[in-house]
Amino acid sequence: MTGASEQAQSVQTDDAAQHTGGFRASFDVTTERGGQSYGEMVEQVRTFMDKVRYASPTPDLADEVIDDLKKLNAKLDTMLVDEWTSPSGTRIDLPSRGNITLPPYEILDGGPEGVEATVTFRRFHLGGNGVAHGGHVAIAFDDLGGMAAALKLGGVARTGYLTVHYRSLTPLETPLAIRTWVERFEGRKYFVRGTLYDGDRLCAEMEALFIALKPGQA
Ligand SMILES: CCCCC/C=C\C/C=C\C/C=C\C/C=C\CCCC(=O)SCCNC(=O)CCNC(=O)[C@H](O)C(C)(C)COP(=O)(O)OP(=O)(O)OC[C@H]1O[C@@H](n2cnc3c(N)ncnc32)[C@H](O)[C@@H]1OP(=O)(O)O
Repeated sequence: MTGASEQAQSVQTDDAAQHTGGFRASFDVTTERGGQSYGEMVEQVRTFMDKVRYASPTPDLADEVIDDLKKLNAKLDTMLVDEWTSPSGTRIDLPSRGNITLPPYEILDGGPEGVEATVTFRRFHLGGNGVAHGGHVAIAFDDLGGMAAALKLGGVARTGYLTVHYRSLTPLETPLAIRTWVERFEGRKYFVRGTLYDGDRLCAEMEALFIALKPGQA
């Protein structure tokens, strides 16, 4: 494992281009950043969050966990890099490109015709009564809808609006089929649709507007 400064140096960046055109002027795809254990580190944190969601610790155990977490936070404090050079969101070899804030999905196919993926909502994505929180469903649609728009336009887009129609309950810990595609576009406006299925059962549908950013636009 290399230190933060070595890692930052190993990533090719262009300061002039980095901050033009929204999230990133050119979307970085990497498989190296953060090293070979980065995905497993993220997965362990997800597992921890699953357990936190359902744990009812004694005060003593909570204090013990707090101490352990403080140590872990201090470790990561020695390795912080900026948004543009962190592995999160760029690691195309990992679920959700290594972005821990997203429900973990795996891309099966992606291109101008759309994106097909498998998403698995975790125990910590619980809304109530054992099924997923609707907001987490919307996050999955937002990211994969944004990806469909990006792959169609060959650039970066921001969400103008996003509507989710919740058709039936969305289970946790079950690989679900999620699909997003650009239905039509008018100038910078990309109208994106999406579906989420548990087997043959439709859980949710999405309709969204993604707006292509102009050069230099944040
Ligand atoms: C297969 C392996 C693939 C590997 C990976 C490879 C590539 C991946 C590439 C990409 C990355 C992947 C995933 C994507 C990641 C993330 C997606 C999430 C995106 C977000 O989560 S992003 C956060 C939420 N988002 C905002 O934070 C937006 C706040 N907002 C603004 O920043 C401005 O609002 C802006 C810039 C959007 C527009 O501003 P502006 O000034 O440039 O343009 P303007 O206002 O003129 O709008 C132009 C035309 O859109 C119409 N319009 C605008 N808004 C509308 C609305 N709400 N409803 C209906 N129409 C609307 C106007 O009416 C006009 O229409 P017309 O031209 O017809 O008059």
